[in-house]
Amino acid sequence: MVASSNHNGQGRKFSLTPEVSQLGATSWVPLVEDEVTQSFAYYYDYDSSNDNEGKAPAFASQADLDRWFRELHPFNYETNSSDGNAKQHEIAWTGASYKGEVLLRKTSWCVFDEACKCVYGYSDTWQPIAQSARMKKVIAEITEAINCVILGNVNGGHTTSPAFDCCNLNYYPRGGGVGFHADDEFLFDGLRRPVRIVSLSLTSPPSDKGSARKFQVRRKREDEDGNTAQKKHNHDVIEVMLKHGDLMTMEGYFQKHYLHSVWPGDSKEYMDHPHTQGERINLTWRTIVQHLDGSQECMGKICPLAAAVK
Ligand SMILES: O=C(O)CCC(=O)C(=O)O
Ligand SMILES: [Fe+2]
Repeated sequence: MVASSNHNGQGRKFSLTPEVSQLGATSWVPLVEDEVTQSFAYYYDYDSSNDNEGKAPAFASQADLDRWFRELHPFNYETNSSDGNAKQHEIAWTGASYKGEVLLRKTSWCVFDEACKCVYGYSDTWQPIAQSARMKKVIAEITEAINCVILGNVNGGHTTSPAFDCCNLNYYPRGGGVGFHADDEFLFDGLRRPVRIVSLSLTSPPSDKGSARKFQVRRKREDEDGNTAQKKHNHDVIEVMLKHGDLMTMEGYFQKHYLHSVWPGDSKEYMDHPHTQGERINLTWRTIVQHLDGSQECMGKICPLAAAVK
């Protein structure tokens, strides 16, 4: 089921859409527009945005997308820090685990401020900061393209939202997904303030041969929501296929009230399913609003920028 509203989004408090409207009037599709909880998610279909003549070109050419996928692919970065032997300056992709079990997907965590030493921790994974100069160069190029469309107008326009200063990457091999979760970690403070997260999907060609992945969202249940959710609310899963070049946003209090996943989650049982045959790389840009401060919540980890609260 795809839930959307006819509401055109004007006047929403937390939204990228008006700011990127030069991408094409029909480009951003609402996935969640929940005014009650101020939770929003939008989807940008690269193919349909690119097809229409007369529209401004998308943020990247097909050739750029293909090259980014190739250049970010873990195949190029033999060293994996999860083996314990990675040289510090080579850290690129790292293994991810949940409850002690190694998952199919790999992750990479990139911060844009050299002075920031925040590692990214969730479930039982603490991701080190990517150090590979080659990888950081590709991410910087993609970030610039994204910033141009997302934040480019902002600086010349009205929005005072802080720029993205970090990027989390996931590599999904055949069979891989990520289970339902919220990006509600300390760094982003999304349980207490509005957060804006933007993601880009890159897939192995061709997109229709199982490399596109089904992105799913649903309301948190009462017990997952710190008791703020209504007793009777919709637990239906809302989903969209994310293909090569597609963008997603999660905005406002989305991380407080909703969960998201990439099917088939953390299960390893769908290796042969037609929807998981290809590979996908996803980049999500975020803003660190509080750096690791040595507290218990941060497992004692501390970043020199901890005092600099945005
Ligand atoms: O791969 C995706 O689309 C989602 C990734 C994600 O949820 C995350 O990086 O936290
Ligand atoms: Fe996430």
